[in-house]
Amino acid sequence: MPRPSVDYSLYLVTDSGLLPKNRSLAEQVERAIRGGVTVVQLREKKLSTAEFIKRGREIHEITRKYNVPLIINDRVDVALAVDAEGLHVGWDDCDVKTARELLGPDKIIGVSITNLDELSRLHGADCDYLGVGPIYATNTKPDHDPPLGISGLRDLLQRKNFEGLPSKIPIVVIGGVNTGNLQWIKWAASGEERMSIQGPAVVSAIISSEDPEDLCLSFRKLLTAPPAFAFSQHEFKLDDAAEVYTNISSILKNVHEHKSMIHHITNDVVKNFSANVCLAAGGSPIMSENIEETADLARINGAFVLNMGTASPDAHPLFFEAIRSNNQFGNPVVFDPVGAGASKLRRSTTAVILGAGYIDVIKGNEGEIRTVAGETVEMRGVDSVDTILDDEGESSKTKALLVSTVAQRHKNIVVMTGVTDWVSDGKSVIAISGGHMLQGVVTGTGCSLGTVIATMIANNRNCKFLSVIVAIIVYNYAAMRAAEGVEGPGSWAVAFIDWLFRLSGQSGMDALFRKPEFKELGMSLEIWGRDSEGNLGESKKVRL
Ligand SMILES: Nc1ncnc2c1ncn2[C@@H]1O[C@H](COP(=O)(O)OP(=O)(O)OP(=O)(O)O)[C@@H](O)[C@H]1O
Ligand SMILES: Cc1ncsc1CCO
Repeated sequence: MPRPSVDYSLYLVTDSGLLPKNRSLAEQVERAIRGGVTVVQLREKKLSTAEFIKRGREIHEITRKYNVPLIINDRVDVALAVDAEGLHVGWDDCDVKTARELLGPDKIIGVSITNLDELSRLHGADCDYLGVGPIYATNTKPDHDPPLGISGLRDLLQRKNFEGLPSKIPIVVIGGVNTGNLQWIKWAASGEERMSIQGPAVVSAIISSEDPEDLCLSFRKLLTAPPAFAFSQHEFKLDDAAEVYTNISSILKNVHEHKSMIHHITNDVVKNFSANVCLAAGGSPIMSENIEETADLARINGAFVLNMGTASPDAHPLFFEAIRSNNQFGNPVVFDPVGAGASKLRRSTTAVILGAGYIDVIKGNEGEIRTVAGETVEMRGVDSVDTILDDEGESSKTKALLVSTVAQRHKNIVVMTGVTDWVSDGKSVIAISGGHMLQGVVTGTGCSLGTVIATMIANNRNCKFLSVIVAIIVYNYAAMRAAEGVEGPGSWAVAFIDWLFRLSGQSGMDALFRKPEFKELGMSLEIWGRDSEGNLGESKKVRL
């Protein structure tokens, strides 16, 4: 019998410990298959060999009825005894070569891949599919490897070592995949032609479901539905000042009309300032750290700000739940890795958050963004340590490459603040001048830029990149006007909120931008494109 051709689009991995009360594994598997599961992997870590074989035969009877392949986890002997269609191995299990010799040429063999090193070691192996993960953190395997997140998944998919494997080898993604993040994962991994993600491998969501049939139908719909809002759907031009003004007006108009709720989980220092900034910018803030209400808030939320400025490790479950539910409802997530390079705890919290779900915007100062990029940066607390000195010549190119590389790895938008603010969607990089040195001596001006970005993006979901650019221009403009005639940082902070309020009224901004005072501030945008080889082209300057 030739090796069967397999539809890997909805792959169920069992875990009998997670079944709902009074439900047998056999019943749960059958219901899931009726909902659209296309492959079943039987994973039993606690059963004796005899019990495993007995259960394997029982489940095989069901899968056969529906013509769905049964894959046995880890145990070649059980796969042979049950005459299952295949075997799935990890790196502590039987190696692929031995498994192939024992099982023969007709059986399916799948392998777990958790990092780049394992992928290299697989060169030339006779296997049929790869289970890549964990994508996100999960409780199913408490001892699991660190989550890959979107950046780790993209690193793997871009790796040329796939050349040592059958071309277009199917991939299933595993670990924390649910109906809330599946489309994000598929979208984030798209564009890597060397292989194809065929679908999710799901454990807890399906196995613990009261209604697995209905849940699997939802998974199936998501697999074929168009992707959730990505940031690149909306084409826009910033070729001259007039185009920039038009874009600012259209973004602000939506903000003004909707007054979206912006859920903040933010630090104790800036809560009040950020809430006032949010109101002044046209949003409706709610500062809440109650895990019990994150899902309810996500239902009505416009965008979500996650700022780890004073976070303790106890807050990790809250972060997971908040990211998960905001991903589920498609609310943009803005992450501020405050002080990311200052301590071991902050470095690990950054990794935890980036491995918890899809993040639309990462916003930080230079020290924070370089930490996210994987550099070891000794930060002085929450303040940036700027070593890429100025914003001219080679150092401006270095900054442009830094933000665009981080954005490419996470397939999102990255903002790096400083005297000049840098923003990239991985393809273009824009350096935005403006702002005032007083911002450097008022705490929370970076944090509340995250708030304004979230406010602008909340109701402009099909043009996220443009919304972020507009947020920074408006923010910097308000900061400069607020500095006119003030005594120092204290009165600047008050004047700043006044100016933000004045500008965010759509007609106010529109009128103000066309006035000579605006031109006199000398704000500008410098724009680079990045080609497919990753090179930056010549930049173009637009004076506002
Ligand atoms: N010297 C400066 N000139 C112009 N703008 C500045 C200057 N310093 C900071 N800014 C502006 O201040 C805002 C915050 O940037 P900064 O890099 O200080 O953030 P941060 O370190 O994260 O702040 P915080 O942690 O206090 O919230 C940005 O909009 C940035 O453009
Ligand atoms: C000062 C400070 N410390 C933790 S968070 C924060 C606010 C600015 O990031």
